[in-house]
Amino acid sequence: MTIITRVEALDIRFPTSRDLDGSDAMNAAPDYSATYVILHTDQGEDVTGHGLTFTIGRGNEICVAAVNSLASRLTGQRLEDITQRMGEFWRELTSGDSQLRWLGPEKGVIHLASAAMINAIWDLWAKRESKPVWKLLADMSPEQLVNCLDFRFVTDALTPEEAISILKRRESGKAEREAELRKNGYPAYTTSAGWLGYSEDKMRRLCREAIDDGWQHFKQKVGGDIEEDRRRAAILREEIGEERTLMMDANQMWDVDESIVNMRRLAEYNPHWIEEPTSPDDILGHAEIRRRLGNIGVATGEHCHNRVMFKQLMQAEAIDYCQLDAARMGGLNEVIIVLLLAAKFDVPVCPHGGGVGLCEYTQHISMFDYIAISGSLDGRLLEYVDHLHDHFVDPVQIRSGHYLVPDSPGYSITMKPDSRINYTFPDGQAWQ
Ligand SMILES: C[C@H](O)[C@@H](O)[C@@H](O)[C@H](O)C(=O)O
Ligand SMILES: [Mg+2]
Repeated sequence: MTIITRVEALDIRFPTSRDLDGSDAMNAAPDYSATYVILHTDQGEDVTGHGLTFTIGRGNEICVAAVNSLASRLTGQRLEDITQRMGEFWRELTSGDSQLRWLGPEKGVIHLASAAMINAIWDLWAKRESKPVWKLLADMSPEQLVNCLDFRFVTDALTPEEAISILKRRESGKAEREAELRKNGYPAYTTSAGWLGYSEDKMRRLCREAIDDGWQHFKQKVGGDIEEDRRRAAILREEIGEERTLMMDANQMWDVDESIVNMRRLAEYNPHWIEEPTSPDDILGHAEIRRRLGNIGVATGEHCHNRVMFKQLMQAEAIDYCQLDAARMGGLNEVIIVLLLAAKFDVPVCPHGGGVGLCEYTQHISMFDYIAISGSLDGRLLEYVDHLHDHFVDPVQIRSGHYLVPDSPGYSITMKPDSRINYTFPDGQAWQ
């Protein structure tokens, strides 16, 4: 038995804006930050659950406050009571207090806060079972998994029964797929060379280093001045050649018509997809862009706030790639629903990585997806960004552009105690 005795929320920020790491056309100078949750238990400091949600600096304190407002819903609960009825628990945390739900519902700061807390529960559960999260999930029966999910608002597209049959379909071959991942890793792309604030020299150097390390797929930021976007695309193409993949990410800068005009001008650089061309809420706009762009893929999801939005994006045939975010959706439970929806609508999931700890999370999601849900690597690429991994106890391991299978128990999101102290805002050493 494990009782959650206290929910601690930390405001952790990294001054990434100093070097313009993570910069894009919408977010010129982000400070990668985490609202970091620790679930303390009656089993002492060796048994704690960790989770975080990602923000880009100012306002992280609002997310911390939201965690504190929700904390009483976890304090005093037995882990086993939660995990036995995980789907119901999820609904209670996200909707059980209607005064707090009013702040969303299931979106914005309150949902980000729920995500950090729910992911911390999964981390604690997996640690108690001595398994990495992907394995905890992959070992569950279809019925156990479906019991973890809340299908409210999606049953017109996916019922629990359908979810069970999707999972049953993949029961055979799980061990082979796990063995394959252990041998080859999970394929990935890198965003690290293409940040908007990087100079031409820095982009070229980072491309060359990445190619030496075996990377085949690269992402570029666009959405600034279109001539400048073209110039940078030409530089990247020159460095990576025609045979490697180039994705483009506009971070919501354009209107619908503008997206089409601009992408036609960038088409000569053969982009694999255009990510977040326009507002993340514009489902029909994405569908229109996709229809008119033809052979350039449309990707979105890092700002898609819940399963209902993804359901509609898929129903409207608005996206070619689903870029769900592990810390923006209401934690792993909601992520799994989206994986199932994506399997049903045959949309490859390429999760949003980077930030603080997002790569650590998403490796579990994509590996579980491959083993137990989609059974396919076609069109799937995990995002990789090479910042801040050294702050984690169990950081991602990359080999030749592939994620290696994580084996430590939990969700790989536990941050080193020194990092937590030094980067706490505003008192940590990093902020003095
Ligand atoms: C502000 C952030 O770095 C974003 O630019 C980043 O998440 C980006 O959209 C990505 O796809 O990695
Ligand atoms: Mg993006």
